[in-house]
Amino acid sequence: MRRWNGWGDEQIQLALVPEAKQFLREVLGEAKTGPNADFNTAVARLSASRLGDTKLWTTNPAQRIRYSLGQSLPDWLQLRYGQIAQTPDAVAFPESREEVRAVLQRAAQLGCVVIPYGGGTSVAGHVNVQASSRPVITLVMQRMMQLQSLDKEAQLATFGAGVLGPDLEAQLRAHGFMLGHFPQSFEYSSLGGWVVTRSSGQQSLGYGRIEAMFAGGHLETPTGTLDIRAFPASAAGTDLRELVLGSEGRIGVLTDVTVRVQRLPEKESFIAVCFSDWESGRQALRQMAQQQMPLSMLRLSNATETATSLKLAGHVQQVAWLERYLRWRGCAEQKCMAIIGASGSALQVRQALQQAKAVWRLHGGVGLGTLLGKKWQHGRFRNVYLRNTLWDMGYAIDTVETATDWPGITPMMQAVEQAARAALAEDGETVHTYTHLSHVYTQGASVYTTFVYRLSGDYQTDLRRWQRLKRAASESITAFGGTISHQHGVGLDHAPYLHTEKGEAGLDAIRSIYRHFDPQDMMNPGKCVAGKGV
Ligand SMILES: Cc1cc2nc3c(=O)[nH]c(=O)nc-3n(C[C@H](O)[C@H](O)[C@H](O)COP(=O)(O)OP(=O)(O)OC[C@H]3O[C@@H](n4cnc5c(N)ncnc54)[C@H](O)[C@@H]3O)c2cc1C
Repeated sequence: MRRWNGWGDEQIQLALVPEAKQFLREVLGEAKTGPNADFNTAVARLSASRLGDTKLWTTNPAQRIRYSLGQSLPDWLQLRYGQIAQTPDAVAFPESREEVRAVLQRAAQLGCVVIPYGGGTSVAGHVNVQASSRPVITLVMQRMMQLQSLDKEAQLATFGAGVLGPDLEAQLRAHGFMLGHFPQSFEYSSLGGWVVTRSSGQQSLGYGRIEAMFAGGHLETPTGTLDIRAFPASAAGTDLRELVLGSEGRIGVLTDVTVRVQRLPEKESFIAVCFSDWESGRQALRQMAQQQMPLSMLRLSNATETATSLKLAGHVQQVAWLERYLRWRGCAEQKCMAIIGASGSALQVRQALQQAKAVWRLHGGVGLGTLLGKKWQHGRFRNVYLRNTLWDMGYAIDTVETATDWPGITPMMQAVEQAARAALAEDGETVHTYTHLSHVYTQGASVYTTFVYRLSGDYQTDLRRWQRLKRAASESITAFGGTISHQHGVGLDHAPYLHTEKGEAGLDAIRSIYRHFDPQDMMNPGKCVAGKGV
């Protein structure tokens, strides 16, 4: 069963070894156990729905709570403190395009707001209900998850947009195919959610971002249906896929998605490489990206992230041995770990890794083989459960992410980390910050920074602290010329910063697209572009 106020399956617990707990205490100070509100109490406190039950939706209080929020830190604060500000009045679980259309039509007649909901893994407030005089219906896509067609020759697959990552890959694997989109939220995020938030998977270097995979689809909008046909390429005017990518539920409901799929690779390999410092690692990754090596992934942790990961990994003896070995090879306190992935035939993988090796050696990298790479692969979706473990220990964890050009990466990283630390300094609280590059391009890379800090035990204090920290980090991102989001999208939390990259004319153009499809401003209002579509 999915946990109602945290990450993932209730049965999965990620325990930390005593040495890891001690490390956190030393860095952040002793903390009190984080609050953990009771589900039944939250249900009992729920105010009455403004809608009645119909065959299109339910007003069941438990469902209204379960589908009220996403996974951002302020969402967690609401859920864990039991301070849920707003819930939908009703939740719909359509099973077909026709049912989606029926919900939209009835919602329009009743003057309701509709919030499409994929997997609810948004970390930017995309699915949150805002106070409104209009009743709110959350439309959950998870029953629309079938593989509808697979053209093996054209390598195109069409799915119900609500399919979640593991189910999507399992349905393709049964036919010898894969998509290759692996965001860290893979277990619970949906295909439709990936498309409309412009998501990026961990192996985007090899398989592409979701933009490259999204070939076409079917959208139900308040003003009618929009079918986007899949072509290998087209010069026929404006590409309608661009209206859907990043639309964040504002123009309608994506019901079916056609994606470009791949044959399952013969081999998939991940290896770890250690650099003596950040600059050597950054230059090596830049060179590999700019030489367009056939790799599936390049990821580089800074020195603090490397040290933190080794401390939290457990396996104290093996890590001590590894650190002695790395010190002997010239990688000491400032060492930075990279993970390099390659997929394809055994020959392609060998050749790609050989090309990468020539570059990492040039920058003094120490190859550590596949063992650590396999550990990373094994833990790539399980590490998210650390959020639950840290919360229980009394620590909050949050992230921001951006992308910028190669020369701007290091100043950006330093500015964001420094801004976050300074944001809570006035409260005398330490923010443990660390960063990695996870998606690399010819021009630049994504910069992904994590913050860990103590919870206060008081909802309002924690909310204010998060607001201060988020604002400081976001302002640093925009001041240093980064995009406000490389992969998490805009939602509510990033909307105030969007004008810095789109400009007023750009925002007006986006609003007019919303207005075209949604003249009553009923689709997820307030998200992505602040201000009314109408
Ligand atoms: C622990 C964690 C790790 C993450 N890692 C990554 C990562 O590696 N890469 C990455 O890109 N993101 C990541 N994310 C963010 C999140 O998973 C992505 O934004 C994801 O694409 C959201 O998909 P979802 O199905 O959960 O969408 P939801 O959260 O349900 O919705 C997001 C937005 O999409 C809209 N929407 C959803 N489905 C539809 C539909 N069918 N039609 C119209 N609108 C729809 C919603 O209205 C909302 O505006 C992570 C999140 C968490 C919590």
